[in-house]
Amino acid sequence: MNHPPAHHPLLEVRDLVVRYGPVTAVDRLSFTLDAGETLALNGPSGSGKSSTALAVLQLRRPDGGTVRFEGRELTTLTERELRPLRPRMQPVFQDPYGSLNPRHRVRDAVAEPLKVRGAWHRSDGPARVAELLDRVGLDPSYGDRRPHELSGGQCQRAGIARALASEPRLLVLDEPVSALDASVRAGVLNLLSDLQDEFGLGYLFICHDRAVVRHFADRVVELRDGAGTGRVT
Ligand SMILES: Nc1ncnc2c1ncn2[C@@H]1O[C@H](COP(=O)(O)OP(=O)(O)OP(=O)(O)O)[C@@H](O)[C@H]1O
Repeated sequence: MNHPPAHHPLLEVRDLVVRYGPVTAVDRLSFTLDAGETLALNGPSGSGKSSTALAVLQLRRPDGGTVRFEGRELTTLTERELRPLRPRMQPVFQDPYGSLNPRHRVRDAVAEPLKVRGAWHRSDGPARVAELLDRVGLDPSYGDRRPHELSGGQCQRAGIARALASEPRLLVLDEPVSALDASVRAGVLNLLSDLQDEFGLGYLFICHDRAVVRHFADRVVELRDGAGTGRVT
C-alpha cells in the first residue's frame, strides 16, 4: 500500500544553542518554516540572528539542539553527508560584494553552482546563465562584468542568481537589503517575493528593520539575548 509522505516543515529548529567560549549567542531557540513562507528573525544587534543563520546552514556547527531540513536532521551528519544537501539551502549575506569572488566575472560566478552539481552542459550552459541573470532583472550582458563594475543592488541580484543556480529550497537571507540604498531596497525585496511565489522557496529572513519585517514576513520570531521571546503573526 502506498502511503503519502508525512508532512514535515521545510525547516524545523529545536532548542538551538550556539556558544562562543563563555558567550551563549543562541539559547535554546525553536522555530519552524514551511516552503513558500517567510519567517523573520528580528532583534537588536548581538541578539544572535547571524549565529542562528550560520548554525541553520551548518556553516557553524551548533553546540546544542537539532536542525531538521526537509525532514533530515543535519547536526549529526558529517561534512561529506552534508555536501549533497548544501545546494538546497543557500545563504544571501548583507555585503553584496562579499558573496562574489572579486576576480570572477558574473557569468562564471553564476555558472559555478551549475558546474558543481553537474548541471552544466556546454550546449545550453551559457543560455541557462543568461536566463538566470534575466530572471533577477540583470541584462545578460552584465555577465561580462566583475563585481566592482556593478552597483550594490545589481551585485545583490547577481548573488541571488548564483544562489538560484543551485536550485535551492531554502534561502537564508541575512540582512539582504541593509547595505543597499533605500531607493533600490524595494526592488530587491520585490524580486525576492516574486521568486518565492514562482519557486515556492522558504525564506529565513534576518532583518533588524521592523518596517521591512512587517511588510515582508509572514511570521516573526523576536530575539533577545539569543532566545526567542515570542511570536508575532
Ligand atoms: N565569532 C564570534 N566570536 C565570539 N563571539 C561572537 C562571535 N560571533 C558573534 N559573537 C557574539 O555572539 C552574540 C550574538 O552575535 P550575532 O552576530 O549572532 O548577533 P546578531 O543579532 O546577528 O547581531 P548583528 O545584528 O549586530 O549582526 C554577540 O554577543 C556577539 O558578540
